[in-house]
Amino acid sequence: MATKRTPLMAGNWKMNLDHAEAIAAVQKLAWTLKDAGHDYSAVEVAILAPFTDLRSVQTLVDADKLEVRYGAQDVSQHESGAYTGEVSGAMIARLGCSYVAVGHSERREYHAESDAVVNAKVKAAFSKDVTPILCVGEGLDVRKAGDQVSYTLAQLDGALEGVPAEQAKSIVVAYEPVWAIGTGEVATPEDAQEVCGAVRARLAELYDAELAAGVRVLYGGSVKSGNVAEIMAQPDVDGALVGGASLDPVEFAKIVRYQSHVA
Ligand SMILES: O=C[C@H](O)COP(=O)(O)O
Repeated sequence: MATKRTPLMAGNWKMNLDHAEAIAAVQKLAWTLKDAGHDYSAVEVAILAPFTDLRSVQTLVDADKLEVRYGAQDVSQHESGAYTGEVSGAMIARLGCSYVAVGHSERREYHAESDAVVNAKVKAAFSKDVTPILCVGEGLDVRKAGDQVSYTLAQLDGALEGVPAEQAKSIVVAYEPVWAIGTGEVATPEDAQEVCGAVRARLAELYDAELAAGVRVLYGGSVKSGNVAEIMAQPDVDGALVGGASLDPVEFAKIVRYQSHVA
């Protein structure tokens, strides 16, 4: 199906860069991309920053009319109330967040987030018109057993339970094999394609082929400027969720500019 999907390069800063460092990093990223003549309509750019950075990033992006988008790394499944330490969908929407990562493997592992919690967070984001970047992917044991597709699709099914097509059509799915995150162990382009293609096929089963053809499926796990182009050459990979390499704005700009390698 000839649906055009605009690639998305999203930098997940994780627990790095305070609000002052965030301002410098976003400025440097925007200037580097401007100098390279980057066309944001050809490749969309977003950063996912710590909660404490978001107001500063919003102010900068608004004041300088930057085309860089931004988002949060997590959202509460609850609307509001007595949930100490949580941040609601309404709060991040008010800060102009376009995106929020949901179900990142580090949240699933260190905060015991189940598929049911991830599902509630997907719904919480959509209810405030913030686009979830739904993270799925298998650990090393599952990969060694050859069960990566069924494992990842079960996470996808759980996350989308009860999510209507009019919302699901704008979700972003990030396939991140846990064994490739922060390890330097990048999946081969064929590994990425196998699961990203299976994710799209499942979306067609859960909804329909047109919806599946329009959803962006990203790959994440040790993406760098030196390996991004071959991953992006895969038919079902529509971008990358970049961790460590997104902390360096010049390197991240090179990843964004994977088609030219001139950043
Ligand atoms: O969200 C990003 C992923 O966890 C990838 O992180 P990484 O690029 O440092 O391997």
